[in-house]
Amino acid sequence: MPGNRPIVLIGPMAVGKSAIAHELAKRLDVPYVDTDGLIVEAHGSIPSIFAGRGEHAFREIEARTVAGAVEHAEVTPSIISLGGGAVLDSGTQQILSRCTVVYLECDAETVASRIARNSGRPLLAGDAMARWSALFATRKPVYERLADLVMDVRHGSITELGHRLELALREYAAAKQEVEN
Ligand SMILES: Nc1ncnc2c1ncn2[C@@H]1O[C@H](COP(=O)(O)OP(=O)(O)O)[C@@H](O)[C@H]1O
Ligand SMILES: O=C(O)C1=C[C@@H](OP(=O)(O)O)[C@@H](O)[C@H](O)C1
Ligand SMILES: [Mg+2]
Repeated sequence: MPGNRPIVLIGPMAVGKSAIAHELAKRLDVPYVDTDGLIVEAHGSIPSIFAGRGEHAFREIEARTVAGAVEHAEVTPSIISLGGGAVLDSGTQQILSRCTVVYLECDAETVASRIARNSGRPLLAGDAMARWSALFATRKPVYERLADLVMDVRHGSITELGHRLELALREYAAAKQEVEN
């Protein structure tokens, strides 16, 4: 693992957090943890949680799940991908200060085809592109504030981006180590 902190990927919906985290974990041969995946395992599908219990209940479950995943990753180094809105919780923001946080930077054009065939993301119901852009506008400053590293994911395959992220994390960890010595 580059560095000694859990590595957490953040960013808006459909930028590739889950896919790139999975690819990076394979490359580093460490466990991959997707907090949405944990939520679905324990509570059922995300649309069913939103429909049955509401977004507020989802956010509470999400905050607890992220806290558990980070605590686990502090013992067993892992790569964690969050859902796009997880960073809005203030407790989660505090927990992320113990992690190496990577913000995957993207634009509406790149995610357009991915969200056009959207299913499973309740917050994109209706005009998915307009919803995505509105959420991104309000969340962008939070992503930027929490990020230790920013990676542009507008170009490249998931494999290429996993490789690029590994190199960026190694460089970041080496620079940090130098400052600490
Ligand atoms: N760089 C990429 N190139 C091609 N497809 C991608 C890329 N990044 C993500 N995808 C695809 O876009 C969809 C959304 O990716 P996902 O990892 O679920 O995003 P997120 O977790 O950020 O919402 C998936 O089908 C994924 O395979
Ligand atoms: O941005 C959001 O508020 C959400 C993002 C989704 O995860 P992805 O970012 O992995 O799509 C999922 O957690 C849920 O639908 C809510
Ligand atoms: Mg995801």
